[in-house]
Amino acid sequence: MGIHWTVYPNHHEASLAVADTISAVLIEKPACVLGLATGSTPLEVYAELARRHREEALDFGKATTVNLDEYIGLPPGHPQSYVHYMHEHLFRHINIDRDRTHLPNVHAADLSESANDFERLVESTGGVDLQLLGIGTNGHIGFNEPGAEEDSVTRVVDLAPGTIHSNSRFFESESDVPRRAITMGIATILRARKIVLLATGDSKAEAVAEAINGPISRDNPASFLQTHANVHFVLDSAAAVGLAN
Ligand SMILES: O=P(O)(O)OC[C@H]1O[C@](O)(CO)[C@@H](O)[C@@H]1O
Repeated sequence: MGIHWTVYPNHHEASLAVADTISAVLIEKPACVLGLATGSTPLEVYAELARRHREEALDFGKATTVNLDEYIGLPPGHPQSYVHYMHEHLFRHINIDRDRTHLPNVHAADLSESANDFERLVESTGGVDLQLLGIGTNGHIGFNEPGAEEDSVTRVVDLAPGTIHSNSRFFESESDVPRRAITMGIATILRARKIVLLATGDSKAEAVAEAINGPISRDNPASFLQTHANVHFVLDSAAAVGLAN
């Protein structure tokens, strides 16, 4: 199997390539299920999808979305919550039915039960047609930090110290960054029919090279993607420096 990858000159070109892939799925299967990611990496992808909706009538009217993860502990409506992020950067700009946009519910009394519910919900959609991923500098996908098991499903997890530090750029101080999240598991992600991982910038180069060429290991959760038959890494030249030409 192995991971297929393409290098683009910069973040912009890489983002357009991912928007092309998502658009193609939507056009071929309007009632598709899209698995979505947050973080800084996909922002330009979402901006481009919004533009295509506005200017080229790209239609999300029958699509369903499921998101990878959500922080635990932020009050509802917090600007750094992923539900807010998705609304702000994508959903409010497109014609998606909000009842068909799903993120883990982190405000339930029983968070483990809520995680199980989300796993069942992802199943009940009929399966994710295209899962978009970013990657952490430690190889995390979703919030599956190093140590995550290949058969893990949606669950409550602790964030790695490095992730808390790296995501502190979105908060006033590091102490404001949530310590826990609900995330789809590795097995949940691997059930998607097709997976596209977007990684740009030199801070991702080591994690990308290990994910593609390293051993399949819990030390780099993205390396589990090597076991999937249809994975494409979309990279800029900085994120690809650790790969042989
Ligand atoms: O895109 P960033 O901000 O570098 O974050 C990397 C990854 O870490 C996360 O923030 C954690 O899930 C993802 O949303 C993202 O893909």
